Amino acid sequence: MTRQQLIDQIKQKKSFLCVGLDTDLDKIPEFLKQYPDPVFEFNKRIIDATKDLCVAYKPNSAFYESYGVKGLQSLIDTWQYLPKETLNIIDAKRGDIGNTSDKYARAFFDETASGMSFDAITVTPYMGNDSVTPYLKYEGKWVIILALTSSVGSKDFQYLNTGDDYLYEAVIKKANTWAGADRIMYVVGATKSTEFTNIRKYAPDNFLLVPGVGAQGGSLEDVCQYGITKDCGLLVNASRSIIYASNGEDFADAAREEAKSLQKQMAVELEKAGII
Ligand SMILES: O=c1ccn([C@@H]2O[C@H](COP(=O)(O)O)[C@@H](O)[C@H]2O)c(=O)[nH]1
Repeated sequence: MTRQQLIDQIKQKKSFLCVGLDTDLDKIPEFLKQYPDPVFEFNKRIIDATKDLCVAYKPNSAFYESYGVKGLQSLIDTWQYLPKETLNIIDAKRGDIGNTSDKYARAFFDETASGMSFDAITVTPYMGNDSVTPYLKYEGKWVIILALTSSVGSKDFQYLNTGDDYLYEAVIKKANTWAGADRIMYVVGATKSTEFTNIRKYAPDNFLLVPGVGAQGGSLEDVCQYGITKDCGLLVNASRSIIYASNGEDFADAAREEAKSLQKQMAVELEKAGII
């Protein structure tokens, strides 16, 4: 998906919501367990209930890998079911030497090899250039680099002073030399909303994938106040607060309500910024 297609979709849906598919067998409604693949059945119903309200989906690979072969099949089936118009992100947070990254890129981007071809992948920048650039060889695919995460532990390394910059600032500056804002996004946690002004100094045009609203307590309003750009430039993710809004038979309707409420707030923010 191109940057322009993403922007057009945001304007059309009046939304920059990313629905996180962190599907946990221990948390899904009991009645789904009668289906051959309860995880896929759950995802299917969540996707059907939310696809007109969001512009992206983000399965977190840990939730699938933790079920072995069966989990991988659920992930492949989920990818096949995802709408073609949404930006489909695999939250895998990979990072390794070049030839290994080649294999990760093949696993998540090459449908003929693995059965999956996500539009974007999250990667960790710690190992530098050769760990990230293999993903960029796949034309039209996005790399989403962890910059300033929503986690409490973000302070352990990301705020280390490298001389002129915090480490997270140095990461953004360096990664900007690998590709432009049409191929690279950054992860910035909603729990770090006051840092968005600073981040926009280094990444004025890049889309930011923003996890941390909902279950982690980040504020959508604050993220927009400091982070929105003329093209929106934000994909705000919510996982648990949407997909586990209810664990009864009404779970998909409850997920829709939760997604609708976020989408409505997003429409207000897009109007405030003059984007729609
Ligand atoms: O800094 C980060 C990077 C990634 N995540 C991931 O996003 C979702 C958040 O889920 P919620 O249930 O909405 O809290 C999850 O997949 C995390 O692994 C993050 O939270 N923070």
